[in-house]
Amino acid sequence: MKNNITLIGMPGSGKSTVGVVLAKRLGRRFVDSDLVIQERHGKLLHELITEHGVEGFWQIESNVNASLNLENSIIATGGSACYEPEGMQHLRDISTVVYLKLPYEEVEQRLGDLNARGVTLQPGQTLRDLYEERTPLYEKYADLIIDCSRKMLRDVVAEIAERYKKQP
Ligand SMILES: Nc1ncnc2c1ncn2[C@@H]1O[C@H](COP(=O)(O)OP(=O)(O)OP(=O)(O)O)[C@@H](O)[C@H]1O
Ligand SMILES: O=C(O)C1=C[C@@H](O)[C@@H](O)[C@H](O)C1
Ligand SMILES: [Mg+2]
Repeated sequence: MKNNITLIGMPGSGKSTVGVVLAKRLGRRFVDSDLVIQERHGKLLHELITEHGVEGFWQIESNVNASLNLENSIIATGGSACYEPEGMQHLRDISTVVYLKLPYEEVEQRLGDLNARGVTLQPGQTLRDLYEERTPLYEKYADLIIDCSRKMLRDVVAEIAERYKKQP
């Protein structure tokens, strides 16, 4: 079994919130690739998106994900990681990839201002469009899919830990 776990899913699905609690529970290190991007570039995510554009940001994100050299870690990715095959392939090589699946209505409820949050929307694209575009990508890359709908944080963490251990 690979000794890292990578969390993927929509913004607001809980990758960062769940990831840190999961890391504590399993005695692992917690790494948030959004924070690694910010540290490496010395800028905030929304500044990088403004400066490089949406696709330029995805490339930056891919480079960071492809460079992660980790053991015994829980990795929370950014919501747009699914667009970058190179970064995703590396994450699949080094970790079990877990998709935190949440219905559209719950994603919408959890997110506030999309621009302030730095969601990489293309011009004219709605959150619903984004959800529909990304869902098949998250499913394609996932080793495990966790239905997070209406579940408490601790129940999501427990389910990931249990299903991770049961893998062949
Ligand atoms: N059951 C739950 N599990 C996880 N998060 C929850 C839950 N209920 C509400 N939340 C809230 O949903 C939000 C999840 O945000 P979080 O930043 O963890 O998402 P993310 O997947 O890391 O997003 P991003 O892709 O933008 O980094 C938080 O505000 C958290 O408090
Ligand atoms: O869903 C997205 O498009 C993003 C989510 C964040 O985690 C960041 O990775 C970035 O702001 C883009
Ligand atoms: Mg996050």
